[in-house]
Amino acid sequence: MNDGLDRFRAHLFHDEGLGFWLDTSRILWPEGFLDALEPRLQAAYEAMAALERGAVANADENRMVGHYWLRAPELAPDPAIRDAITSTLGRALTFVEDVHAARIRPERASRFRDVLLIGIGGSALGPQLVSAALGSPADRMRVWFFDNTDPDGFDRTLAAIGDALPSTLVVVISKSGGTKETRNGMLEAEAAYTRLGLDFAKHAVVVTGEGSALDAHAITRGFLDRFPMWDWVGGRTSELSAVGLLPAALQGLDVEDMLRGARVMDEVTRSRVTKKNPAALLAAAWLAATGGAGKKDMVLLPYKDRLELFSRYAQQLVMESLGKRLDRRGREVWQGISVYGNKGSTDQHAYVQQLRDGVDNFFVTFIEVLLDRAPRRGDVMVEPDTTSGDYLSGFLQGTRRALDERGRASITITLEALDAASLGALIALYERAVGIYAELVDINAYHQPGVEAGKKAAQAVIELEHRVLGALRAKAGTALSLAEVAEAAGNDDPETVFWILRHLSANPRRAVLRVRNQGDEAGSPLDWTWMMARAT
Ligand SMILES: O=P(O)(O)OC[C@H]1O[C@H](O)[C@H](O)[C@@H](O)[C@@H]1O
Repeated sequence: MNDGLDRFRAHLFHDEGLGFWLDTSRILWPEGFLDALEPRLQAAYEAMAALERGAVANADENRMVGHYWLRAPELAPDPAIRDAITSTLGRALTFVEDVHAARIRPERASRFRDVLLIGIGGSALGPQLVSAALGSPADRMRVWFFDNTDPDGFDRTLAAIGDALPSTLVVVISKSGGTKETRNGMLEAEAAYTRLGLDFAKHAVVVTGEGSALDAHAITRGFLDRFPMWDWVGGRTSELSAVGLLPAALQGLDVEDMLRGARVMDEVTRSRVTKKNPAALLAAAWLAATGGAGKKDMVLLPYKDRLELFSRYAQQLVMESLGKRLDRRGREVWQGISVYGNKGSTDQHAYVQQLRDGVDNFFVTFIEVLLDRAPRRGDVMVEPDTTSGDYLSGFLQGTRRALDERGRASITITLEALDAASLGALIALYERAVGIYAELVDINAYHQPGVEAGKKAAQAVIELEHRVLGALRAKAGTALSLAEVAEAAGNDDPETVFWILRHLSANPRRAVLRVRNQGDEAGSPLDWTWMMARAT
């Protein structure tokens, strides 16, 4: 008898068709945990089935949750939705064929060769993951991203695109069509085309909610095309809608295979037999590891460079879905699981020291890909009979063992190979695991009420900045104290006025100067005076 092997056997899930393995043997399952959880899991399966039948699973926003229909349109509850899914996919693929065949062409170049995707959050993270995970130098098009409102970031990406801008197709993605970072990215991109004397609209398409501000803009300006986002697909689960499929297909990736992989994973994870359902096993493992109350962080460690962005992708999926103040009964629960990680073995040389020796506030998810590299002639031997891939696998196993010796929990996901289908399956697995976990802890995984506060406060800062600029302009050439600026701006929040002035004065364009009075060196920056040198 080998206890370790029995434990491994008992907790090893394998699906031949998917080329997928899940090992939860290194979760420290409390005695009888899964049996005790079974009734709650059965309730979760029923809730997931109801959600897939079209129940309003996102009650706060009165919305259905339909990302599973994207890869199985026949399951959608009404024919209009079914048609919307299939016709949008068909239209997107035809658009891509036309771009690749240069039937849709830029204004001045012979064909589109590059793609600039502008989006943020769920409108960028999935496309970024897929692009990095599946891309190669042989791709049909190169893909670039604007995923922020950082001016230097815009400049850096535009500089990298360089002379290729006239042959670059811009894909602006925003479900709401009102996200400022994305709007700013679009306007910055437009300015770059205008500087070259090009008509931006002839180089741009949008993926957005029908009737959104972005949609209206695309219509008025005559963009090349528009693809819809629907209110029943959440941003963080939109990778298999036009949001992810359009850029992936433009890049030349096999989107049909990605959909197929997700579809098969969905079929497997619909099982109501817990030990045959890897999404349920994953959710249950998270529950056992975190106490169902976010007590431990999820450290994602794919031993594969191509999956380096998986942790960023899963970070939004898990934390925006599970990080909730209230449960569905309105009780204050402060739920969530923190997610971080990059890739192994790289991270072994960064923070694994703490994972083994330091504070025990995490569980690791190793992600392994069995096929080391695309088959090629001859493999480099780094030592007799040893490849780099043997080392990568050895390091994963070594770290898993070293953590286990210290009683530190881990899960291991193993993919036979990394390709469009297995990536689609991995995305589908995490989508459903998050859904099941949310059922187990009774929260709404599909809204994000917490992100609004920061956006509103930011808007208030921009409005105050306009008043600050007005006050400085009215007294151009005169040095004003912080209190004087704040008063003239009609604001009783001098701290925010200080932040605004400090930022304005660091950027020469508005000619706002910091004036340090003589003898002030030792004083506080809050005693500086401020002046607009000339009215700008
Ligand atoms: O696609 P968009 O509407 O532009 O939204 C982009 C992102 O912004 C928001 O802040 C949400 O919290 C995310 O869930 C969303 O993915």
